[in-house]
Amino acid sequence: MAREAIYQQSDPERKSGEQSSSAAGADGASPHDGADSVEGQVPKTRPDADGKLRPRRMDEMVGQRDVIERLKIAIDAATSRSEPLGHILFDGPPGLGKTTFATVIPNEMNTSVQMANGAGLRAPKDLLPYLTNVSEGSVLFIDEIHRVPKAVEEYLYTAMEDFRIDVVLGDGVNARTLNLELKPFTLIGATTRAGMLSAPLRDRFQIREHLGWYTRAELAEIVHRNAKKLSVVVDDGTADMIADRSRSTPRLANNRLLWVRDYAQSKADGKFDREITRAALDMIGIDELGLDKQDRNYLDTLMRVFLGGPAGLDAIAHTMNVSSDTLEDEVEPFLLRSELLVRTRRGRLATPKSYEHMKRPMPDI
Ligand SMILES: Nc1ncnc2c1ncn2[C@@H]1O[C@H](COP(=O)(O)OP(=O)(O)OP(=O)(O)O)[C@@H](O)[C@H]1O
Ligand SMILES: [Mg+2]
Repeated sequence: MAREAIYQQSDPERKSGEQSSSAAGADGASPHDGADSVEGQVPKTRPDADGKLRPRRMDEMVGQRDVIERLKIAIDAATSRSEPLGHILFDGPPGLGKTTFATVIPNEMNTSVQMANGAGLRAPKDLLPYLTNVSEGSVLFIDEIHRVPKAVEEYLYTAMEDFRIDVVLGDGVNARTLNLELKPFTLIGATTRAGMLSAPLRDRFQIREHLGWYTRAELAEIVHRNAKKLSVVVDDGTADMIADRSRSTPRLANNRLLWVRDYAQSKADGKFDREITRAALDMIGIDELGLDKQDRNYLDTLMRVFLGGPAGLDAIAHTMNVSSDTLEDEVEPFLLRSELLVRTRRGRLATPKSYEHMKRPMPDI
């Protein structure tokens, strides 16, 4: 298949769906970690607080022990051979640490990182500034790598495998191809949808790691560590309560902690215990299983409009006026894991447990 050329002229129209970040030790917040979250979704941690709470070294990270152990071995081996680390792909649901790993690894290797977003790399030329900027052993992080279009992806193949790209200079009869050598670098890709990655791209990552949900104890530890960073005192019971209501997700634990801190500051001189925490989380609609308004809205729609199902994802999404991607990525994984929902071939089905949780009678069938 003929490849589209990368043209060398710069494009002043280049949109900034991506972001270049400077050397190790930079804040490391991903470009989409700010306020622009999907409609109806719990907002990602505020960028200022996010920078403060995000671990900077592997040892500050909680959980994911197996992943950390394997990465440490790979980093040790690459460092002792003075070679760049092999390309790494992280996949897993949002808020579990993909971007955190991508910022911690360059810190561990004492190298710099550039941050791009797959959605921002719309044409091969969008890759060029990143690839020509890589220094020996540095990291290029492409978040949401499943959104990289095919034409751009094909340039990544030679860049990843042979550390070179072919640049076309000029056009028409004057066009000539320049074979550009790149410094050996490490590509770190992150995706919430590994299944959408093509096999050739997936296979070019030497290391592939799936990030799984966090336990209650791990989340409680994250709450304790971050409370310290925020200079607030949190007792064990309170940390457990925040952990229980955080859907096994560090980002949500951080969001909950930040909200409870704000609430306590305004209502209780900054001090908080289980009672204050419960009141603060009730106020934003987070219940004792950690479900938020959107989760309950999903279950309510499924029970009220579709009589508990089976109902198709698109039909539920249309009724709720939310994209089906959002439901599939942000809402369903935790409902499925919590046994509040099952996916059958005929559609989504509410479980007896979810009727009990929503305090609704099971329909007679
Ligand atoms: N293992 C961990 N230990 C401590 N804190 C963590 C860990 N993983 C994630 N966090 C916290 O959770 C926040 C969200 O994590 P991160 O941004 O890395 O998620 P992500 O997987 O990149 O999500 P998305 O798919 O939405 O981009 C981080 O800012 C960090 O504070
Ligand atoms: Mg991320």
